Amino acid sequence: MTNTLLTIDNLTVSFEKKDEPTQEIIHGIDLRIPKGEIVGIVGESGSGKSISMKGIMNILPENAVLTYDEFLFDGVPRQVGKQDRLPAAMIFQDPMTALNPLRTIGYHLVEVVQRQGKVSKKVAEAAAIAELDKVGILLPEKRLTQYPHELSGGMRQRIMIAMALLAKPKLLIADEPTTALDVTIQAQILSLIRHLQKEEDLSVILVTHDFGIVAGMCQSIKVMYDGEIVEEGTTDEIFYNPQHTYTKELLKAIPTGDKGERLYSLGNHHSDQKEVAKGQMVNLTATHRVLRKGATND
Ligand SMILES: Nc1ncnc2c1ncn2[C@@H]1O[C@H](COP(=O)(O)OP(=O)(O)OP(=O)(O)O)[C@@H](O)[C@H]1O
Repeated sequence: MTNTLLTIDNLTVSFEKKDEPTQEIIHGIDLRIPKGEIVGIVGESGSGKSISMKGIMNILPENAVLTYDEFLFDGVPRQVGKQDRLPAAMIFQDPMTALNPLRTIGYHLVEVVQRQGKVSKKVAEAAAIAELDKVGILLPEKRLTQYPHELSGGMRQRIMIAMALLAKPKLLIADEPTTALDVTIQAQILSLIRHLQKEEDLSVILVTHDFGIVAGMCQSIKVMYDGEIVEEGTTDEIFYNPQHTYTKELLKAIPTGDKGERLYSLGNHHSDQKEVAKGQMVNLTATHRVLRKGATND
């Protein structure tokens, strides 16, 4: 039995634009996500973290074109464009975008349960209440009757996590799940994700621009830059022995204040660095890989 939940080779995403040449955004990334681990994906805004995750989930915008050579989920191959749902769920920075403001919390949760199989509304509500309890929502019965705007940002994110888990995923993709929250609530949500990952033996991909968060949460890290993975390794390898220039720059840019300020942008040098970014991943250890050009030991 393999220890890898998700294997993707050479994933690309391009956008077709009216009257403009097609633009490739993700330039052929390879991903291995182990079972039962939290993997961090870091990179500055615009590096392609969200788009590659949406590619995995098959929820890209209509003008996007997704390709890959191989896509194996828990040993099962998947063809490009296949519509059936993966046992995977994604949560986003802003839960409001995923919640219908005109529908109650109960409506959202019951819908997810009933998508899994034919059950009565009563049974689905009981499952929803149990899940809300699991994610630390007090008075779950009352919450079912409330609307998204009646809850705080932290509560809404807990609701999103409950919705995600009701879909019985093996993989949870959390895309900047705490960026919009204040620091105390941020810590609570991260601790909840860590707890649930262990409890449910999930694989988690945690997408963030914040190296501080990955340090405390993740066993391994992938660094994205301009649509490519430029370095990957265990958290220790990336923190204590970074090899790619970009990883080093990101580490230098870790904010020192305790308020989760954003990493500063590394400037608009994407096109100058295109040459740097082209290259081959080389193995430094069994777990540490770096894109050859741009590595300081070249
Ligand atoms: N619908 C779209 N059409 C065309 N280009 C897009 C579209 N959506 C995203 N892009 C482009 O894809 C690139 C990667 O975006 P993506 O959202 O994946 O970045 P990110 O690393 O997740 O950053 P952020 O942290 O800001 O979300 C960006 O340059 C963006 O302009």
